[in-house]
Amino acid sequence: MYVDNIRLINFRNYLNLNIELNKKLNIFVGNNAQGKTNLLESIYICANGKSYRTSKDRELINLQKSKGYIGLSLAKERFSKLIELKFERDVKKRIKVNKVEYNRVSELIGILNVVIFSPEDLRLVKEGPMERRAFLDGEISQIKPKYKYNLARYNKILMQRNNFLKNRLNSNFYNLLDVWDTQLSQVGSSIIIERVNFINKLAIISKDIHNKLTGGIEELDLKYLPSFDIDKLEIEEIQLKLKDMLQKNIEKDIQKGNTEYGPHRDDLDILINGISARTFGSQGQQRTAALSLKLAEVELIKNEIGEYPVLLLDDVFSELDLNRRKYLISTFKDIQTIITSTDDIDLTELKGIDKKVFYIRQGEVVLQEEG
Ligand SMILES: Nc1ncnc2c1ncn2[C@@H]1O[C@H](COP(=O)(O)OP(=O)(O)OP(=O)(O)O)[C@@H](O)[C@H]1O
Repeated sequence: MYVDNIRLINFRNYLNLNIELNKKLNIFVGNNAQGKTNLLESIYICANGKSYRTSKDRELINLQKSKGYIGLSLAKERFSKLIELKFERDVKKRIKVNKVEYNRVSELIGILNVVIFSPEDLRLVKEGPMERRAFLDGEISQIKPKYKYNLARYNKILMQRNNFLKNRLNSNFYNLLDVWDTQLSQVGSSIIIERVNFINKLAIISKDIHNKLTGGIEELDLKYLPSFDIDKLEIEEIQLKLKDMLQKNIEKDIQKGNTEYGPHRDDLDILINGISARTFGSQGQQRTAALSLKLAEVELIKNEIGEYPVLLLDDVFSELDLNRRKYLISTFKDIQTIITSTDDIDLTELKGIDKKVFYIRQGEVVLQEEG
């Protein structure tokens, strides 16, 4: 799939933009604060219905205006789609696909697939488990919309259980808690299974990519770290075990007013040559590991849906050494890639690659080079 055209009206610092993208490589060069990330953000929003930078839609509307618009035409193997989002201050955003109104954001998921890699993705390796759970949840949801639904259900049940633990007002307390525990373990086990399957597939692909990115010097391994030991990978077994763990820990959970076991406490161990990248990895190693995971995600989406997603690289190209850049460049011939950079990228490295180079200045975009 590839993004054919983007139209932005009063979106962030773009008052009126209409650009045709190249099917393969697109490079946006500009100084700081000119609108490079805003442009990638608009594409991300068309894929996910919301931004990764803010949860407040009103921030997306140009500060001087009351309404904003994103229109993106997408070409897929068998059809094309026009995705449109309209934002208005204090009004729920409107989403249309091929002029048909969608009432829920979830209906949009899966039409346009994107993988974004930005300097903040270092956090995926560097920070705590929450970042990695967010990565797993975001990526699995793109491939399996049912997962997103289950996750929302799980979080709701978890919140209700925790409130129930804190209040303890009911005389039928333990019986009612048992109902929450049954529901939590049912939905929780399906989340665990999906995560295990996803990590297993991701581990194989990312190991291969990381090996190539580092010229065979580093070996990347991923290990799923659930909040309790899983012996068998049968959903029924996991469900029983989770319920058992919840019940064994009940007094502690009551004391703390929260739930100790379940997929909300999972983590993913990222190992380089057998040791934790989070604790021992250099900044460059952590960045490369995060990039390997993201590129593996690109392959995984291709395997699952049969088409490559669009790859968005925000200000990371110039941070990579020549070897890593060379590998990345080799992927551009198959995947539509949109790169932003503050420096002019050495175009001799990109010789023979179908591309467009644009310059951005204060929300104005000028095509500089094509071919
Ligand atoms: N709602 C908005 N209305 C108007 N301008 C906005 C809005 N939101 C952000 N901006 C402006 O957009 C600019 C930032 O754009 P963006 O984040 O895309 O920068 P960038 O080109 O990626 O820069 P850098 O290289 O520093 O990351 C800032 O000048 C900011 O004030």
